Amino acid sequence: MLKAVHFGAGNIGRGFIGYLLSKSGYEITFVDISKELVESINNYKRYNVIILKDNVEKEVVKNIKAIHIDDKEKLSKAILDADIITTSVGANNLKSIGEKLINYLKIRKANTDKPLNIMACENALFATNILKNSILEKGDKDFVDYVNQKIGFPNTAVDRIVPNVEIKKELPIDVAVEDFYEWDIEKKAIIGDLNIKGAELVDDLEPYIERKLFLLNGAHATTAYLGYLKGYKYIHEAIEDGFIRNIVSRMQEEASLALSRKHNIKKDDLEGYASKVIKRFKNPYLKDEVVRVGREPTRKLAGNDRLMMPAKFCYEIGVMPQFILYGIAAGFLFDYKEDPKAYEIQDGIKNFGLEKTISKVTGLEENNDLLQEIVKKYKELKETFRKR
Ligand SMILES: NC(=O)C1=CN([C@@H]2O[C@H](COP(=O)(O)OP(=O)(O)OC[C@H]3O[C@@H](n4cnc5c(N)ncnc54)[C@H](O)[C@@H]3O)[C@@H](O)[C@H]2O)C=CC1
Ligand SMILES: O=P(O)(O)OC[C@H]1O[C@](O)(CO)[C@@H](O)[C@@H]1O
Repeated sequence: MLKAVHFGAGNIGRGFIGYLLSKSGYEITFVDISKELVESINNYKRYNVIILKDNVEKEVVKNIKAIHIDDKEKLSKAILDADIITTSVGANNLKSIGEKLINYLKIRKANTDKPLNIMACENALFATNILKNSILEKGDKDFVDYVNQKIGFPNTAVDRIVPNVEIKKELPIDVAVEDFYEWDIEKKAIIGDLNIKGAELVDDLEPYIERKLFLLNGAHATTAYLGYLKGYKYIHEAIEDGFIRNIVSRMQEEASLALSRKHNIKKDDLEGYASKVIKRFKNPYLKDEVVRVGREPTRKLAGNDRLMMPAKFCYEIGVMPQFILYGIAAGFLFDYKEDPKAYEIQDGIKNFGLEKTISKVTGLEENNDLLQEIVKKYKELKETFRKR
């Protein structure tokens, strides 16, 4: 049986990566920092994936176990035996995972020359490269040669909405997901075969990952930030609001223009993709909270992420991306107190001023046209919706 080690047994780890690997015949060992989650997985040895739609479906994921990240002995054995290693721990945690992997890969080097593929399944551009670089950074020449020859590092784009919806569950580790999924994997970087049924191997990942990050995640963040501002709890409610819906659709049009110019993708294809995304946001069964989708705004509003990247591409081709900038401006008004990164932004605005904070988070110079436009829109949104 093929063996997978997956770091991060959370929503997407169980609801998508574990789900598809299990369907492809893999035995999965989850690795997590949560002792409770690890105990639960080892206790039940299976979980249900509940597919949220009109006629709810349930699929069982079996042949699973879990290891705590600090259990060196078990982790070493699991990594020695693995055919594939995947992660969904949050892009900010990849560097530390990479550093941890070094010693385990050295043990593997000494014991087997079986090929291995390692893939980071996070919402970030070329996340696997981050992981790969943190593994290679501290290695000597011998280790670097081994990694380059025996380990594949395909980048990926993973798309399935796995919310924190509260539904009736048979097991506490059951996970609820939308019906749709797409997993695009960089073909040229694979060593040997991946054997993942349902994943798509693509020659050039960049158009896929940018399409997903801008048209889905960017639109999602825009819906979340404007939804929060207007007092909605869920994404499916916010997207039905005419004002929000208009901004989201038009930001998708702006991002599509940039994508079609950059990658030569047909406008019709992008329009089809964008409208399917809106339909997915409308799924009332997901009960996806705006505060989950908007989480960690410092990451989402950064220069290399879902909103700033398409905004900069538009600007470079001579288009002022008015609607993408509304989403970004709304992000700076996201003052959800339970999100430390939202708090960090609000604290920055209070202590250093709006311009300086936008500049710090987005990487734009204070006199940049885009930054000035974000400031205008921030004030306009604040004046309109924070008067109450
Ligand atoms: N939920 C979703 O629909 C999707 C999420 N993603 C991406 O997947 C990643 C995870 O997201 P979710 O599953 O929603 O979050 P989550 O919070 O449900 O799961 C993350 C899991 O990783 C574990 N973790 C954190 N740091 C770790 C470490 N250093 N070592 C081992 N385990 C660690 C946490 O304990 C948790 O169980 C993020 O990068 C997200 O952007 C991508 C596509 C869809
Ligand atoms: O997982 P992140 O990057 O915090 O952002 C939430 C986003 O990820 C997803 O959970 C899945 O792509 C989307 O629902 C949402 O756009």
